[in-house]
Amino acid sequence: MALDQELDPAVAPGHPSPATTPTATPAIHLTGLTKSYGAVRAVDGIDLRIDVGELVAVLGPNGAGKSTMNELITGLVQPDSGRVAVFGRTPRQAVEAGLVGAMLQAGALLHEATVGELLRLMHGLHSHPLPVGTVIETAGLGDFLRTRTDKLSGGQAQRLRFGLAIMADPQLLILDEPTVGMDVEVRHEFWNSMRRFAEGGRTVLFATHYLEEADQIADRIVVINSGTVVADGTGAQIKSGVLGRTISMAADGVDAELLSRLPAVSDVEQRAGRILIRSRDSDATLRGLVGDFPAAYDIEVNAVGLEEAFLELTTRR
Ligand SMILES: Nc1ncnc2c1ncn2[C@@H]1O[C@H](COP(=O)(O)OP(=O)(O)OP(=O)(O)O)[C@@H](O)[C@H]1O
Repeated sequence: MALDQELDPAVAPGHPSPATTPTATPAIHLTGLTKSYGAVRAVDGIDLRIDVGELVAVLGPNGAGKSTMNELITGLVQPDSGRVAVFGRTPRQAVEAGLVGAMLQAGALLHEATVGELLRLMHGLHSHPLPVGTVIETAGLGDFLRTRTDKLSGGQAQRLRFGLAIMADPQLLILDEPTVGMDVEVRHEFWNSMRRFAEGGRTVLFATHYLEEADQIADRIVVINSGTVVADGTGAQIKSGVLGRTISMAADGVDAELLSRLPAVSDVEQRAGRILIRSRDSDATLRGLVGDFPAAYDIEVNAVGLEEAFLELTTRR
């Protein structure tokens, strides 16, 4: 790892507020990043730039390299090659400046302490922490402050980890599968809390297996497979970029065989009285369809589901 990385001169030392953080310096900048464990290339050449204020989901199957990438960004693991810059600094500098809060997988919680005691203890360790009351309110910890940390449910423990991650009032929040163990309602509350915290220009990067969650919460989705970025864009861009769109119409009145000759068509299928055309460019296909097949009727254009797009992306290699 480039521990000799230069401090970006645009970033003043200390703890910049969202308003003063220079937007020209990305929150996270990964260049040619690699990390292997024996023969396993956990991170295999990642280039990624995340700007200040972005809310980004990292999506990928088990073993894709999400956690390793998070550990590289937080400086817990050193890369074999490549560079990590966090607000223009090394991960260690950024963490020491209180710019980074992380909620990593199964982070240990001090046993024998209650939630309230642990919060007060951690509060004392930071130089510019949020008030404990704000952390309790933001993370929704008020109902179990007197509970010992080893007696918490999975979802409660995750909320406590979230509270501890925001305690230092970080500008960048890294969340590794934060909603594991939460039921639907708690998950919903969690994302609302996270959104409130992210307001005002903070940057959030979260890893998840939940496609719907990535699509609903994030502005941008980065799909990782076998240690590399295989797609990067909004949910809609990823869906249309992978499989295009589906155009369907009533099956009578058109010759399905001829439809495959239309521009950008990748597949034609007949199902339940309708013809389905899979297209890489639905506008081009639609123009050809309307021009060459005036008898076509009841035409619908649909985007593919994120699930389908994700499977296509992560089973290619
Ligand atoms: N400390 C380690 N020692 C050995 N191998 C590791 C270590 N950490 C990760 N790996 C391996 O690196 C690869 C990527 O793992 P990583 O945990 O980063 O993936 P992930 O996308 O976070 O997976 P999951 O969704 O299951 O948490 C896997 O093959 C994993 O077994």
